[in-house]
Amino acid sequence: MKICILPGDGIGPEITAEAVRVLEALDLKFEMEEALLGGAAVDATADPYPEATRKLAREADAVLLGAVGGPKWDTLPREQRPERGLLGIRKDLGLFANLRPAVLYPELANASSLKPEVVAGLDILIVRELTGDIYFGQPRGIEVRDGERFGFNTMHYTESEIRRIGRVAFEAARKRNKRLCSVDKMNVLETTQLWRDVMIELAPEYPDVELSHMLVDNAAMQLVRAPKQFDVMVTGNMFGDILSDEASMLTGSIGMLPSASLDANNKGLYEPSHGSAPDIAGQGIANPLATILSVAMMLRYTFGQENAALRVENAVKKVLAQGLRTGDIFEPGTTKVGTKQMGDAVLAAL
Ligand SMILES: NC(=O)C1=CN([C@@H]2O[C@H](COP(=O)(O)OP(=O)(O)OC[C@H]3O[C@@H](n4cnc5c(N)ncnc54)[C@H](O)[C@@H]3O)[C@@H](O)[C@H]2O)C=CC1
Ligand SMILES: CC(C)CC(=O)C(=O)O
Ligand SMILES: [Mg+2]
Repeated sequence: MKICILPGDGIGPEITAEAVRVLEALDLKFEMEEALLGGAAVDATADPYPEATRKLAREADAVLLGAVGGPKWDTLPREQRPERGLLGIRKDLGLFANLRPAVLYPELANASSLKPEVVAGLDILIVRELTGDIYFGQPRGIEVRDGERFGFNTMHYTESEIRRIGRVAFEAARKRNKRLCSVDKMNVLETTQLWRDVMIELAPEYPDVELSHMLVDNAAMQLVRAPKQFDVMVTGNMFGDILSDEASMLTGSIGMLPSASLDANNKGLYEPSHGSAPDIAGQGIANPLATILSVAMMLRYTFGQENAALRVENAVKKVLAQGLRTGDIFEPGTTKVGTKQMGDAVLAAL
């Protein structure tokens, strides 16, 4: 069982170190090997997804990623930016299904951006398509046209891309509360008219799942009005990126939201849903729990180790019940800890 570790940039190395300690403590005989992705890779090789990383990531059963990016690289030509490395590895490994569970731990009810009574018991799964949409569409660029700069991107989906992510979402809903909300912008965008049409065509294969549709602007509003109406949400790459950051705050912090990015065979890349948080990097204060909870998803989805996954999730519950909080989820009456202390506490709870 081989895991490729990609610490990345900013807080990436700090949070990944704690997640690796958790993996080691499980005593499951994982073979782990580290490689470069993102800005760290650009600095060393001028390539955000170097060949050595590609080789290791392809060989491994799973990949654990911290985060990539930061202001240091924002002025580089686009092909050399850290984010291209992330998009590159997702596409290269065929990781089209991004699962982002937004679960409120009861201890964090007061840390949520919403009133405790609105979020109590919240458990939503956002299924985001990850290798298509406007993030990958060609043509793209900034050119001078008619004497002024012209920026353009292309949004597109094939019906097979929509069908395969739709199936992942229907299957997930089937294992949960059997409600699936497909989020699109079919009133304006043809790409998402096709998205809606394909979801409707799939529905008869899943008669036990109740399918509904919502326009993305309304979905953004409903998530903060009455989030518990949702069970599983399925949407495209860009809408899912935005809605999952929004949903994270219902759980108290983006530092709590893990993710799994899976191919058709459950090979996966596991990473927190947040970015490299340059504003707090190097201070030892980032919340490592989203990354540690991503390890639990790795154990569950790629390695089929349900008991180990539950052990990790229960350890996280235990440290929250002990009142330990990094700054992003801190509230009066709890104990503020740093990244490493939080990792220590999870290890002790394991
Ligand atoms: N998967 C990835 O590698 C992603 C990379 N990025 C990149 O990260 C860089 C920064 O992006 P931002 O827009 O600032 O988003 P961000 O998610 O890195 O940070 C947004 C805010 O959340 C806070 N935050 C994030 N993670 C946290 C954690 N674990 N503990 C405590 N606080 C946390 C940050 O301090 C910041 O105030 C950019 O270069 C962006 O492209 C952004 C999102 C995902
Ligand atoms: C480079 C971005 C697409 C990363 C991001 O924001 C995400 O995957 O959530
Ligand atoms: Mg994002």
